[in-house]
Amino acid sequence: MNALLQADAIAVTFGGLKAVDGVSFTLKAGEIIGLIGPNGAGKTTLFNALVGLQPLTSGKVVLDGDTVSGLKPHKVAAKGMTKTFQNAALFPDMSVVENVMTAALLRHDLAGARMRAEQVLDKLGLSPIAEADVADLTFPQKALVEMARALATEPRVLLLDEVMAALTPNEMDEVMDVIRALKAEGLSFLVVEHHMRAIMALCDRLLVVNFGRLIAQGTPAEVAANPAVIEAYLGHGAAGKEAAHG
Ligand SMILES: Nc1ncnc2c1ncn2[C@@H]1O[C@H](COP(=O)(O)OP(=O)(O)OP(=O)(O)O)[C@@H](O)[C@H]1O
Repeated sequence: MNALLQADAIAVTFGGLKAVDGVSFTLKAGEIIGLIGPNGAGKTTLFNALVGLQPLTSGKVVLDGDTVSGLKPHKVAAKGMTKTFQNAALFPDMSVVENVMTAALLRHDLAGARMRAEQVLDKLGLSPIAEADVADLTFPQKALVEMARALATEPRVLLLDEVMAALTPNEMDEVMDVIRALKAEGLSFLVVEHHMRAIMALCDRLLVVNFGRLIAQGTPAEVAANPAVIEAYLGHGAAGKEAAHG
């Protein structure tokens, strides 16, 4: 199957620092790829580069045959790729449905955006809290509303940035079930997540970055057995970070 997303030698430098250093990979329709690596490895910068929040120093991003690198984030979203934001950066003074509507306005007028937002909330089981203030939500509800907001832009590729950060294991299982259901409908995901249990359970493939470079890729089992990964990542603080979040 052809790649839906192709990242071709992406580089982002900040002054002399190569935050992302020539990363290439492909993502197929219906695939979930996990992006892992130690703190400061370049995961957030790579995510931001893919969706147009961070200009590339060099390289190219191609989404379903169209070059999207160089486009503003809303143009990349209109082409079908967007990301969630860490810590569910929702608008605190708006209701759940209004938060989701802000994203649906990318493709719809106000009335259409409300319909789209209601559809997405229904799909994620959030209709009962559509009119709730976001300030009153639980952590898993916030995670799902953040996903709903991204889904309201009708992406084909969704980048999930630590959506499970504050969740208990049971809550993580609920969110993973939602992600799997969306995958079954053909949506593709790139996932940054510090919970290794979630990464291992959810992802078809993993990309491992360290110092901005792709140091390994493969199935979760292959990556977990890769000595370079164990040295770079699992050997240096991953267990501690997992415990700190879990
Ligand atoms: N705007 C910026 N200006 C300068 N340096 C930056 C900027 N953003 C990130 N960096 C640096 O780029 C490198 C990669 O950072 P990035 O946040 O992408 O890593 P990360 O893998 O997402 O880390 P974490 O797991 O801690 O979120 C780090 O050395 C960071 O300090």
